[in-house]
Amino acid sequence: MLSSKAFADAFYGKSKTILEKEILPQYLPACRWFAGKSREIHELEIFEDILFNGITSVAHILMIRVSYQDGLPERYMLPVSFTPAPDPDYPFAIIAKIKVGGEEGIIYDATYDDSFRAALLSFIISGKSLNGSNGQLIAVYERSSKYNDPSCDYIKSSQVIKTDQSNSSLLYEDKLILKLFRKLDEGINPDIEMVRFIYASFHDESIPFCMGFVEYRQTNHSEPIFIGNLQRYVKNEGDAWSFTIGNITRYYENVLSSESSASDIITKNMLDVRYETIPDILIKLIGIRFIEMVAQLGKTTGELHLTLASHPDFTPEPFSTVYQRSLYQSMQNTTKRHFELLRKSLNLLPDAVKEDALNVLNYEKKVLRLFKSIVDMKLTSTRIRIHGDYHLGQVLCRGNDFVVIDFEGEPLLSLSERRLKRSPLRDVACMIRSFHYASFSALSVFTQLELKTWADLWYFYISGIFISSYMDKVKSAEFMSVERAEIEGLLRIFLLEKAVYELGYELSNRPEWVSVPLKGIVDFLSV
Ligand SMILES: Nc1ncnc2c1ncn2[C@@H]1O[C@H](COP(=O)(O)OP(=O)(O)O)[C@@H](O)[C@H]1O
Ligand SMILES: O=P(O)(O)O[C@H]1O[C@H](CO)[C@@H](O[C@H]2O[C@H](CO)[C@@H](O)[C@H](O)[C@H]2O)[C@H](O)[C@H]1O
Repeated sequence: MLSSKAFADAFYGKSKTILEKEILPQYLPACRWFAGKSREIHELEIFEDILFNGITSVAHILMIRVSYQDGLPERYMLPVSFTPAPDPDYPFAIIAKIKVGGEEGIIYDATYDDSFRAALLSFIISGKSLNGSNGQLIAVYERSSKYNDPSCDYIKSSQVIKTDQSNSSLLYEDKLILKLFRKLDEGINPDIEMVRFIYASFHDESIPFCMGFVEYRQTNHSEPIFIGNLQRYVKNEGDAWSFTIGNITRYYENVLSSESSASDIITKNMLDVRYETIPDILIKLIGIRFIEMVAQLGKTTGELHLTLASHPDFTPEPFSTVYQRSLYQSMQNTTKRHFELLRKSLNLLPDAVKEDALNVLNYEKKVLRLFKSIVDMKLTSTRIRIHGDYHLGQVLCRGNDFVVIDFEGEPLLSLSERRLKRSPLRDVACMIRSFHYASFSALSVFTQLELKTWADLWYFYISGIFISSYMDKVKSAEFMSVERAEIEGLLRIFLLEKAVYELGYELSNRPEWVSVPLKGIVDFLSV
């Protein structure tokens, strides 16, 4: 095993400068969790380096400040380990070849190091702290937990969850899950705050209970930076995204083999959809079980909002002219930023996407006009704490019901923005956007053009069932308006707001997905 002293040399002096100037500026933009992909890096600095002794290896938890040509800097966490021979299964984890203490090998992302993962969990369970050069890493652990033994076998048996995500999640058998936050921000992380609160209210063993967390306290800074969230693992049958993609793929196949005609099927207003109004042919093609599950998801969402609105710490607040103005201001800023990003990325987009991109750019004024309408709306509903980044990937299926996870909020927003109270209809709109994503994503493997009409029908009726079941649950809640015009108006604004958010998110993180929000904006504004 490489000595700690030898490995530590890699983060000092000339080697540190090479990491900062040459290696990390190339490595970070290739990571799924790095949010600054579409920005030009100006400077990169390792501002913290915490030595972390594993059982069979030595790791360093690096904290990195990235400054860009424009805009505010960001901070990231990158734990790193050394190995003489890289694991061929994780080529993306390799950061650089190095020679330290006379030994040749590679530095790699330590989340792929079994020994680091085990040491990290033991550290949390121990509730100890570790000193770095500019601060302290502190572990906080739920003492009453039954997983108190740092020598338990499950600690040694862990893996990195393979999902397309903004953070890194480490799974310890099917008992515990540790989410490591990559992008760092000072202040309370809503993922920890909300999950602790929901568990405390529900007392439901199956809710993702927060068992501990790791925070970093910088010397002379009052606010902590949350690094990791340890939760109890919820046994599940996969997320609602995979479940939905499976359903809609079968639906498209059923459509093609049934030779049904879509021309007689009318769609008017999503808010009027009820089970009885879904045409028989669609019930047959979609399947009753899926429709029932979507209704269950609407109910679960309503229950979540009722819980969040009921806690004294999360007291609902009325809308006000000042808040409505600030909402418009922030939607206007996001629109300008994301449309500018689209303009800059135009030449890099494939031809098939360019037409929608140009259409969207032409709609900028229309988008801003719709957002501006929030300023003068007379709103009778209230604002509550919401999930904030609600989509099908944030819901785990458990047989006949669902568990909601990942209360972290939208990764493009600051932590304080994510903790603001908002209209619960924003979560509803985000889930509807997710149904739109699913209908498009599943369509991409088919070549038959007639399926587009069927995709729209699926999206319309499934979203309608979700809304009606949600409304049934919350209709008498104080936070929900009884005015249909208000519900409709807010939903329209939030649907467009989420699509504009997605435009920026996809251009910065997954450019190959940008066609979906572009199509969403075009379809939404062209009617
Ligand atoms: N409490 C939990 N129980 C079971 N699986 C979980 C739990 N929390 C997260 N997961 C799994 O980890 C994945 C990523 O978690 P998530 O919190 O959504 O991370 P991210 O913020 O990076 O998207 C989820 O899609 C799910 O498969
Ligand atoms: O990583 P998070 O889950 O916190 O959320 C971010 O990434 C999501 C994608 O992984 C992104 O969601 C968008 O794509 C989904 C399909 O992959 C789709 O279901 C969502 O409706 C769509 O918004 C999410 O917006 C982003 O914050």
